[in-house]
Amino acid sequence: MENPCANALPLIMNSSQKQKTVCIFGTGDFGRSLGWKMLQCGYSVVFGSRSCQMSSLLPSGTEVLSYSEAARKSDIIIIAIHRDHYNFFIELTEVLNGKILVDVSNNLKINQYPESNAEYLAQLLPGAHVVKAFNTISAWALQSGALDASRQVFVCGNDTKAKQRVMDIVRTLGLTPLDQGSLMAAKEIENYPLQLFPMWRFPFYLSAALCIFFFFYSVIRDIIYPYVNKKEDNTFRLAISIPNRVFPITALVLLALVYLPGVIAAILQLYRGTKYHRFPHWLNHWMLCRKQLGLVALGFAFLHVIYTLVIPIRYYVRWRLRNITATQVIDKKDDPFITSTAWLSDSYVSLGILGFFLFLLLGITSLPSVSNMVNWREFRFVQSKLGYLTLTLCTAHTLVYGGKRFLSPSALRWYLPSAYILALIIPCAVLVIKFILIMPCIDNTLTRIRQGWERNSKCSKSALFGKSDVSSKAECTWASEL
Ligand SMILES: Cc1cc2nc3c(=O)[nH]c(=O)nc-3n(C[C@H](O)[C@H](O)[C@H](O)COP(=O)(O)OP(=O)(O)OC[C@H]3O[C@@H](n4cnc5c(N)ncnc54)[C@H](O)[C@@H]3O)c2cc1C
Ligand SMILES: NC(=O)C1=CN([C@@H]2O[C@H](COP(=O)(O)OP(=O)(O)OC[C@H]3O[C@@H](n4cnc5c(N)ncnc54)[C@H](OP(=O)(O)O)[C@@H]3O)[C@@H](O)[C@H]2O)C=CC1
Ligand code: HEM
Ligand SMILES: [Fe+3]
Repeated sequence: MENPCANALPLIMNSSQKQKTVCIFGTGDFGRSLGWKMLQCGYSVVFGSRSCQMSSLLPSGTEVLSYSEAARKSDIIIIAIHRDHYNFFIELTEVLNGKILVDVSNNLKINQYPESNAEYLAQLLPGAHVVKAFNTISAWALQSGALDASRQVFVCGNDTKAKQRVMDIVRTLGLTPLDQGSLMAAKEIENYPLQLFPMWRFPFYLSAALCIFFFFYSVIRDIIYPYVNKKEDNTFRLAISIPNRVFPITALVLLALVYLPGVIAAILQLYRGTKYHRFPHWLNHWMLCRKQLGLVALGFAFLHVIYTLVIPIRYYVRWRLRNITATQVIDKKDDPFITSTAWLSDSYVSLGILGFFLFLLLGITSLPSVSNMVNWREFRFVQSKLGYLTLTLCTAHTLVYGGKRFLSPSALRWYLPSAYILALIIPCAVLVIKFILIMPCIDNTLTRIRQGWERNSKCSKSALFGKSDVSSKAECTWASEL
């Protein structure tokens, strides 16, 4: 629900309306913005500053006092000061004892200090209750009223009451507090604003690498080869033909790479005979960014569909059709209708359309508003089962597109096969391995492993002891490793 304080209340309120006094240390950008927002939402604000002069930049209706005087006015103090300057708090130990200190600070680099800023503050002032909050909200977003970025405020702290009080303030400001637990979570919260799309980096680099590879591959086959052999200038293909080769191929390979880590994980689990061994880091990371890989793949598939829609209006296509027709008229020879070709042509387009439809469905179910409406089983059904169906349809679309010229030696140019044949390697491999994995004998073993059964484990003894819970099995696995 929108907070009623949002944006348009007068800055000066009559004293009966005023909520509690909040003290803000530091009259810098963040301190001022937060002070302005708090004043708007009915709080009385006192600034603690090195110089007690009221500046025109500060919101009217606030007070500026020395740090120690300001601290005496409120039991909640927001520390809007950079960590490097925290050491002067030692002089204020007495006055800050028992107060709730809200650390809003961020660093310049991930893991810049061994401990989080909030933990450092708590070490400096063991008598205070330190709560981490607000660091993911920017001064600009607070000032701009309607927030541009996230409204979520991550809050953590060791003292539950102190944390609750800070969360109440967050709510009053029209923001959403998210309790992240104890102060141990502060390090992670401080790293959030320093991250730039961490889960998108791998999909981004991978798709860029695939695009570059298939672009040059297609340039060699479709532009350089005809030029060298027949002196044909095919450079116009750079505009539509080559993108409409590179984009669908990238989409197909990326889609297969969404499902490849799942089969690798299954093979590893079968090989190890247990699920209680960690997957290697690279596999874990890969599994975690499958959603982003899938969405990038969907983006490329979208481009392919749009490029395909314009094929009939292309000059080159219209010219070729006219020419073929004219040649047939001159030669007085018509082209026989080949039913099998019609079948192949219609089938590959139809498979593409169905594949694209399911691809879109996967994309829609990944929207938080939709995924929140389905339960875990329904979500996995769509993502896993329909996901494999999407991969099968898109692979079949490409295989049937190859049709009769698939693997024909005449398609080779400088011994290089068509790009779509290379693109089919990973999808076909994933589908074949998946097909093997769902064979009943293998699937049963895999299902048992996922339910906690272990091959070659002393844990079978656990049955003798009546211990069948997961933790006892996990302990056994670790024990057998020692
Ligand atoms: C457009 C698009 C959008 C997508 N959006 C999302 C999204 O929003 N969220 C998302 O997560 N993915 C998303 N994906 C990625 C993908 O669809 C899912 O990750 C999908 O669940 C993968 O299915 P899977 O069968 O390969 O893997 P999973 O069903 O995750 O299984 C993979 C492996 O995990 C292990 N495993 C599974 N279950 C268990 C168990 N009970 N115990 C132990 N190990 C187990 C096994 O080793 C298994 O082989 C999206 C993909 C696309 C194309
Ligand atoms: N700006 C933003 O968008 C965001 C900032 N933050 C965090 O808020 C804190 C403040 O940031 P911001 O307001 O941008 O920084 P500024 O540099 O604008 O302000 C810092 C303030 O700290 C006070 N201060 C106290 N001691 C010293 C000292 N020795 N030297 C210099 N200044 C001192 C000063 O206030 P005075 O002169 O009154 O004493 C100064 O104005 C930081 O920890 C930052 O990481 C968090 C989220 C977003
Ligand atoms: C509405 C849906 C779709 C339609 C109408 C469609 C149509 C087409 C057409 C007409 C071609 C031939 C292009 C040409 O001759 O240059 C083609 C090729 C191809 N399509 Fe699709 N397609 C669709 C969806 C998809 C999807 C979802 C994928 C995979 C993710 C895909 C992958 C491919 C691939 C890999 C090729 C071969 C590219 C090449 O080497 O030239 N298509 N598609
Ligand atoms: Fe990593």
